[in-house]
Amino acid sequence: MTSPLLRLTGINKSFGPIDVLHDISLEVNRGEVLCLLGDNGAGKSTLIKILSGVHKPTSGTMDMDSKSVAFDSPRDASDHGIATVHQFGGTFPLMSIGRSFFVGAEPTRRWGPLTIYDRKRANEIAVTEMRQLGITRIDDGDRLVGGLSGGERQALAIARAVHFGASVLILDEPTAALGVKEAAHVLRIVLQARRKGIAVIFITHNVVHALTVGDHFAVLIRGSKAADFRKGEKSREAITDLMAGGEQMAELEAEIESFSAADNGHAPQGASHA
Ligand SMILES: Nc1ncnc2c1ncn2[C@@H]1O[C@H](COP(=O)(O)OP(=O)(O)OP(=O)(O)O)[C@@H](O)[C@H]1O
Repeated sequence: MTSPLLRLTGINKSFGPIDVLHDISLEVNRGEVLCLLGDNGAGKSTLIKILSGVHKPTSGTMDMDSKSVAFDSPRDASDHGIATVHQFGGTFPLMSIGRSFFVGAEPTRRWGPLTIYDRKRANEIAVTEMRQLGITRIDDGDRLVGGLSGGERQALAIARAVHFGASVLILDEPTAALGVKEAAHVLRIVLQARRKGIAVIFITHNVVHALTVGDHFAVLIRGSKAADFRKGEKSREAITDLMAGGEQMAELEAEIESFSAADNGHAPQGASHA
């Protein structure tokens, strides 16, 4: 059995007196999607900030390919092949697709004595990489990122990470702001990244989206890992309950129903529903 690409062991994180993460151990494998689930405030963002070099853990270790790593900065994590894509793609609305794809690493060409940005090449590569992820509607790399749909922006950011050789792709709520069709498209792109052998860490509140693409699931509750299981080992209902912090969804639903019933009982007499 091959060793995991990324392994976290006993990660703790405190901000001054506030303990946010407690003893988190996780393994992330190549060509797999690990879904990181948890309610608001569970510690998901803190954990991905540790993985992406924004925060240092207070204690615990990380290794990649069985070699110990410690990231001093996001740049350092990125140099180790860890790419993070945020909810809105993290791209620049007023930049062209080609520019945004290469920002900081633009291809150049000679023009007389000068070295200038090679716009044509940047556009071609960006459009081709997006096409490889199934975005076929975009054929003009000069288009502004601001004119792309939410799903297309995610695709652009993921295509960029793939192009620059990410081995771990962290997607922070990539489908949260999208409609059903666009979310489906982004989920397909996640599966394509997985097929390329990339280890994907998919952060979401949406159990259906997680179950659609996940191979492996970890649930955080109040900073601790409450569950760690593989596809098929738990039902959707059990996962939803876990994500609600262990509270039974049925209990919550019953509470909401009785609240609505009480509310209806107070509806004004003779109110018309025409
Ligand atoms: N810099 C910080 N200083 C103090 N507390 C922090 C800091 N960053 C996060 N926290 C606390 O850590 C806890 C976990 O926050 P985090 O943002 O990681 O949760 P999350 O699971 O990503 O939530 P959400 O889904 O709402 O984004 C919260 O109680 C938050 O207030």
